[in-house]
Amino acid sequence: MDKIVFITGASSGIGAGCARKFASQGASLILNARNEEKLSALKEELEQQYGARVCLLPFDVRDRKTAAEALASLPDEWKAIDILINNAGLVIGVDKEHEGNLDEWDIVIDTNIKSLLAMTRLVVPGMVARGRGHIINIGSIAGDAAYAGGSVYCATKAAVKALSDGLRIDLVDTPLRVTNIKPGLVETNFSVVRFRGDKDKADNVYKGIRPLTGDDIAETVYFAASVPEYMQIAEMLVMPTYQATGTIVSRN
Ligand SMILES: NC(=O)C1=CN([C@@H]2O[C@H](COP(=O)(O)OP(=O)(O)OC[C@H]3O[C@@H](n4cnc5c(N)ncnc54)[C@H](OP(=O)(O)O)[C@@H]3O)[C@@H](O)[C@H]2O)C=CC1
Ligand SMILES: CC(=O)[C@H](N)C(=O)O
Repeated sequence: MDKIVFITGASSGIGAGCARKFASQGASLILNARNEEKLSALKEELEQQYGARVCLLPFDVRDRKTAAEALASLPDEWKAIDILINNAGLVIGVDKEHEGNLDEWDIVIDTNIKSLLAMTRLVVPGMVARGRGHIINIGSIAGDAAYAGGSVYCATKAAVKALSDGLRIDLVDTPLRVTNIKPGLVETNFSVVRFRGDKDKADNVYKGIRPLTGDDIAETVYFAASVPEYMQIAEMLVMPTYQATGTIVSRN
């Protein structure tokens, strides 16, 4: 794949899985996250293992000014981004809507919704001008229905669906494509962040079920990106076999 792929939240989980998959297929990668150390280790791995071209763009996606400056600072050979994977996201806590911490929810809403919108606003005009591009948003099964302790997170992922659908409508008269990937249970660092570093609570989320991995989701993202140009995978809901909805899971 001779394309430039920009992945936000590439230092871990699904984003890192996407970086490995696209690198293995010959893509050039622009990788973003806040943790520069993890990004540098991944760059070294991708260069050594796949001979990939990798450009690091570490910044906090919530910081619009830095994001704009970072993208503007890209060398010319990196500017023509073909695929934007809006993946950076998180949740903190499992609090009830009337009891949670508004400052934590600001972080969740700013990261999962406003930053996705800001990255789209920064990258997509160039795609439109070049007449090619694909925006792949990482939504969630959580966006399909609210669940206990997930109110704000579920709302952000419902917003990712609406933003994906809206962008697809806005771009309907262009060759650009928009995809919303909606994973179910995927074992990454996500639950560790959700439970504020409590590894036992995080491990409990995946007890008695074989969860998906970041690499599994990366396969679906790559599939969506590699179908013929006249095809658009609008949405994919991908979950473990023993999961039926965001909350109905059979555990042994
Ligand atoms: N795991 C799951 O079960 C599911 C996850 N998802 C979604 O998948 C996406 C990836 O999550 P997942 O891989 O599971 O979790 P991880 O915690 O493993 O990865 C999250 C990534 O987002 C980055 N990130 C978080 N905040 C910021 C920020 N402000 N600026 C830049 N990067 C940021 C993190 O990097 P760093 O900390 O270095 O900045 C990290 O690379 C999220 O959008 C999540 O909502 C959807 C459905 C299921
Ligand atoms: C992290 C996710 O989006 C997951 N599907 C969940 O809500 O448990």
